[in-house]
Amino acid sequence: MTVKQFEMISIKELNFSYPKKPSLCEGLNLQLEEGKVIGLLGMNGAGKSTLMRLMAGLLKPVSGEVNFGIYPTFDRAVPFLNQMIFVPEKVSVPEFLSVKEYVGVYKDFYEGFDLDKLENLLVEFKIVGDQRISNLSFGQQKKLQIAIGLSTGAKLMLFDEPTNGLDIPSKSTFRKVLSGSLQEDQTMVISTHQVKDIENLVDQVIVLDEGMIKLHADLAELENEFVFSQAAKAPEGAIYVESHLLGAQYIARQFESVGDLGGSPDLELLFNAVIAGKLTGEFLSTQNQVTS
Ligand SMILES: Nc1ncnc2c1ncn2[C@@H]1O[C@H](COP(=O)(O)OP(=O)(O)OP(=O)(O)O)[C@@H](O)[C@H]1O
Repeated sequence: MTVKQFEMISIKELNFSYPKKPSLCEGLNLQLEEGKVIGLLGMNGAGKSTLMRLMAGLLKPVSGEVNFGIYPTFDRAVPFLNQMIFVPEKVSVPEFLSVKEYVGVYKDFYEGFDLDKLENLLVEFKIVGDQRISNLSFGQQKKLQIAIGLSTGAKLMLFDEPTNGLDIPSKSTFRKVLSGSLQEDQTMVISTHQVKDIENLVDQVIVLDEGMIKLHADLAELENEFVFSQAAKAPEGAIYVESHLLGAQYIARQFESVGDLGGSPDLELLFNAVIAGKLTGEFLSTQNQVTS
């Protein structure tokens, strides 16, 4: 018998378009398992935010399914909503409230809300809790929303471009607070086109292009199958090469890398290879499947 890891999000044969707009995706299928931090990558307009909003139940599929466990997300059933947090790219926080009052709304809604964690995160982000939200800058409001999101204990965390609008120290604070902050039954999807911001943070990447999932991969699995490296000259048979003044950055299959073990996947190189159509498909580990 094969016991699969719990499927947090299951998207089947999804078709979606905005009213009076051409189709954004047709027949899209995607399964997200629990316990993963997933980078959702794509160029401007690829549909990352739209896919996130479909997962959050804010948009209705034209046809097909987007489910969280047994719940179609667009039904916005309470057992789904209090297991999910969506932090949009442009946060909209009610300015008439104080930080404490705003936090109270989330604390009451999410059963597993961790107030101690939130207080620590606010210290990390240098946000004082007893002030009015109208006193916070846009970047500070975004950090407040991120801190709240991480403290909800929600099983599904959808963060759309979380690092956009953050200053450089806050980006590294974001990286610091995120690494190791997730429990095994939580899944986080982070959409971005700034791949450097999520390097070494994510377990999986999804590359969305022209409404299609061009790549869905565990980074560990990619590392097993491919070498990401640089050299004066790329090896014969490298599947993707970027030439630079001092040599070449390349992706090669393990058996063609002539002893070069390479390093962990360079997300920018990976992204470019996917967009160029040189590395596409599904590379998912089977280690989460228990066979008895
Ligand atoms: N509310 C809307 N109404 C109509 N069209 C929309 C709406 N929101 C997005 N679109 C269109 O859908 C497409 C995908 O947009 P989306 O915001 O999902 O892409 P994205 O990958 O998140 O882009 P970016 O990286 O620039 O944020 C774009 O062509 C956009 O113009």
